[in-house]
Amino acid sequence: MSNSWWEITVLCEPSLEETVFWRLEDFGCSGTATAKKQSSLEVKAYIPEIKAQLLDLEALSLWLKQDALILGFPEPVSHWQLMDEEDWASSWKQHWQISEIGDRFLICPAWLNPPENNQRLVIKIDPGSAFGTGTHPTTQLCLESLEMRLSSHPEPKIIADIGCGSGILAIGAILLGAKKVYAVDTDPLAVNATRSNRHLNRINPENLAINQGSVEELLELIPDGVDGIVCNILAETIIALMPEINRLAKPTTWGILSGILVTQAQAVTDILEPQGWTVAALWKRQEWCCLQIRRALD
Ligand SMILES: C[S@@+](CC[C@H](N)C(=O)[O-])C[C@H]1O[C@@H](n2cnc3c(N)ncnc32)[C@H](O)[C@@H]1O
Repeated sequence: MSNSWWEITVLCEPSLEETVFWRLEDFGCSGTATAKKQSSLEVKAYIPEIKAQLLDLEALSLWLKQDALILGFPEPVSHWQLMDEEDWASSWKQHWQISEIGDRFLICPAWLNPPENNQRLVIKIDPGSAFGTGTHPTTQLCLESLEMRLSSHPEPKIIADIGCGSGILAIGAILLGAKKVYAVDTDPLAVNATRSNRHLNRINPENLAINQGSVEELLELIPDGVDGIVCNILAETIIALMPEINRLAKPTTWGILSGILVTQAQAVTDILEPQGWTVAALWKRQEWCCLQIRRALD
């Protein structure tokens, strides 16, 4: 049953939506969808069976209860069931629709077609089991930041996408005119998903290099450094990767960092500044934020 998926259903107080979303994303779920059920909210999320054992699911249910307790809400009710790949795909597909991000992008699930009058840059995505459908605030903030950065500085750029997931940011950067993107992810499922999405979006492999790994691999591939870095991973991972990211940066390199909770923004900024970075802008959505950084001028 290597291709089975857990469908996790959480019935909770509507005010807990963000907390439940955060828990599920943090747990590793790649798709979440909500529906109102009378006065409650039903949140569904999916994770490959190989990524979660029964004990993990039980722990998740306890965390959700603990979150509700701390926030003073009734306990959510969680249950889960295994579905085969086909059922998962059709269940997930029912919930995921075409969406606009920023002023330029249209995110289109692989099985749908963009509207005929569409003027936007279309990113076709089949996320497989990787993170990056465009529904998460951090992905949206990164795409919007890339749009701002690359629209105002359109000259060809070499960009690194660290933690590429489905490849959504790497593909977005190419569509905005980046000359070459190097995408890496430690998860082989993400690497496969990015490869499929490169093909789906008809992107020349010469423009989008995809490798399993992290910044160390990028340093070998691009010893001269990059013009831009986009990295949507968790704050703790970004902080740990910064010494290597610094080696990837030239004096003019800019960065877009997300996966950072608003409450962690100050801690990340405090780490960045002594390492020669300036936080040029901070964008928030829900409880998440995105930092636009550049090398500090002496
Ligand atoms: C939140 S997802 C971001 C996916 C996509 N870039 C987006 O913005 O939607 C983070 C990704 O980083 C990967 N990752 C986690 N730690 C990593 C590391 N140290 N180096 C590279 N990738 C990592 C995970 O496997 C996951 O695919």
